[in-house]
Amino acid sequence: MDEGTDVTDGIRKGLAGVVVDTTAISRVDPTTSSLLYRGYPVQELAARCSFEQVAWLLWHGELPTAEELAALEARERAGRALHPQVREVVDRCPTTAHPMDVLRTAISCAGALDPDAADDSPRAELAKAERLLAAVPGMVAYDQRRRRGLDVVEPRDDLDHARNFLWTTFGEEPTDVAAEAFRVSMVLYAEHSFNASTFTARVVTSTLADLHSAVVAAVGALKGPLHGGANEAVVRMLDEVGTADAAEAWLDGALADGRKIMGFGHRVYKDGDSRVPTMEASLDRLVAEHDATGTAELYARLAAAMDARKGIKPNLDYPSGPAYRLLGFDTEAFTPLFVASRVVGWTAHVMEQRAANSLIRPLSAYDGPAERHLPGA
Ligand SMILES: CC(=O)SCCNC(=O)CCNC(=O)[C@H](O)C(C)(C)COP(=O)(O)OP(=O)(O)OC[C@H]1O[C@@H](n2cnc3c(N)ncnc32)[C@H](O)[C@@H]1OP(=O)(O)O
Ligand SMILES: O=C([O-])CC(=O)C(=O)O
Repeated sequence: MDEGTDVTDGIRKGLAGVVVDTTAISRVDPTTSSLLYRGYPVQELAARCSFEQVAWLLWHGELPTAEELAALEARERAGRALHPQVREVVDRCPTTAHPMDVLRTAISCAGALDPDAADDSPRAELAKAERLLAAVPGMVAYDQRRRRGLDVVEPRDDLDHARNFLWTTFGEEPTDVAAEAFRVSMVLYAEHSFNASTFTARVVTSTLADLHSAVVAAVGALKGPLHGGANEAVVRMLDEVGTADAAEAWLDGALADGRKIMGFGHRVYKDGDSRVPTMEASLDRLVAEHDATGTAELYARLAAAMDARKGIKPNLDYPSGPAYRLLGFDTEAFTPLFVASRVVGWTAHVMEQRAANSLIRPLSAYDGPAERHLPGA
């Protein structure tokens, strides 16, 4: 199809069903509702691996050796402290700004300060990715604490990525149930092939722009409620529904109004998201620890009603939203948690794209006014 013609045959709105490139990073298989990271089922990784191990796997293609893991952990722990200039930039953002806007700004600032900012060699790209793995939790935790009027909590070298994230957010050691649920969510959110934010990162990289530009753009794409913003929207929706007994009537009204039900449906999975059962198991343990049976009943009733009425299943944002609330995060901080995880997948894709690059520039079929001219031209 030539751009500038009015040929519309073959347009795939939203690129639905279009295969745009190969990837060796993850496989999303809707026929089996399964997800592999570099060949490993995500459920196995969630059960047995730290987030740091998964990050290495996604970046390098293999799990780290003990020495490689120890070295990555040391670098991650050394890179956690919030850079004073990033902190200043966060402080200058009003607390009325959405935390995703603040995080997008903080990551952009970190990119400008990065010692390898002008270097896009494979070594430098990996170093930048590792620095983001280490730094993003501190940005998220700091912003949430300042919104609560609380002082910064310094990171702890004796805690892994997930536990330290909770420590710097809440200033207290998480329970094992909380730390496990959070680690599992981080592993499940880390990567999902050519979703909208990852594709955004690849488009930006395809122009040979730098890694931080790609990540900042990806944060913007993730913010929307049809993508990562759904985890925040899910708990707002559950609050609106109120109680389990109200679920069916609320759903009927929402569907009649043509509303999208947050946390349900998926562009690729049509028979359930492979990650949901694993996250639901963690949510169940949090519910038990917090004696939050009302949450569990509402969660189950709404999912059953949605299945009965539309046959549409939950996606990962449905269980992760209530899990993040039980962990104690502010609702509007949920999507930044997704960023802290997905930054690993985005940067793996940035490196894969750059290694075999082709400018991403599709065509469009013009359907605006025919050629016309200014008076007297
Ligand atoms: C981690 C993630 O990013 S997962 C996605 C998180 N996003 C959400 O949870 C937001 C709610 N879900 C949605 O909006 C959609 O399911 C999406 C955007 C995720 C996928 O959308 P698409 O693949 O474009 O599917 P599409 O929107 O065409 O839906 C197909 C049909 O199912 C319906 N449908 C899909 N999801 C929903 C939903 N959540 N609520 C109500 N109806 C839905 C659509 O209305 C449409 O019905 P129709 O054929 O009668 O018009
Ligand atoms: O794959 C998608 O379109 C959205 C998604 O589930 C993710 O990014 O985790």
